[in-house]
Amino acid sequence: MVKPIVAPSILASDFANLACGCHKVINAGADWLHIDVMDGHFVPNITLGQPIVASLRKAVPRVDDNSSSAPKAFFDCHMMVESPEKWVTDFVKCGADQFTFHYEATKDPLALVKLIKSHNIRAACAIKPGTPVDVLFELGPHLDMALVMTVEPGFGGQKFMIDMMPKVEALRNKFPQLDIQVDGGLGKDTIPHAAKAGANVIVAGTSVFTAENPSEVISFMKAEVSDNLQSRGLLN
Ligand SMILES: O=C(CO)[C@@H](O)[C@H](O)COP(=O)(O)O
Ligand SMILES: [Fe+2]
Repeated sequence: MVKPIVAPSILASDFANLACGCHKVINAGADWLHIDVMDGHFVPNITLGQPIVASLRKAVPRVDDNSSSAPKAFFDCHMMVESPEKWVTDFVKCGADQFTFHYEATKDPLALVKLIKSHNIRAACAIKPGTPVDVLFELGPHLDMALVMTVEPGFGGQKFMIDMMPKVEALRNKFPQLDIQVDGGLGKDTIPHAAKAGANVIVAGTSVFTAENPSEVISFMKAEVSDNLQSRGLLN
């Protein structure tokens, strides 16, 4: 069953205090941590790789790890890289719970989904703003999540593209039970559009990590998503 999920993007955190910042947003109600991996080729920016994810995994255990009392979270890895298939094994090893590749970066999306799932983690596919949504229609039944980018991938802190909402709406109508993520420029002012279109997984970097009261921002966004899912009869 789909449910509201807020995934703060660690790109907006203070990397010198990464674990601390992550604990703070998890304690404020974040369900997932969104980890933006950029290779300087697929997008014009470089961010972080396996060593940082592996270190963060030690500070933020898996949700089902009962051996630790540290704040736990699901690691949602958004792979803005060329040849994403090359990185699946490494990211599984360093602690990814979900591997989101870009449709534009691979020749065989279905084979990549199967490869990801063979490692017992979730598989998701992202589309850039210029990519039509129908490329996901055949792949949809094989996916755990679809990501509709609401900014051009590459940088945090950009303006939300409201004109991406028809893509979200089309996916929600076609796949009522699919996790549908939006990423880029999400905050209290833009969440109503994303929620109305049917998104249920909300990536929010700047708006959560720079908030005075992250818990208020997270609960506001979850409530908007919840109301919409309820009005569609998708939430009990
Ligand atoms: O993938 C990306 C950008 O490429 C995003 O995850 C951003 O990092 C989200 O940041 P905000 O727009 O929420 O600040
Ligand atoms: Fe992202």
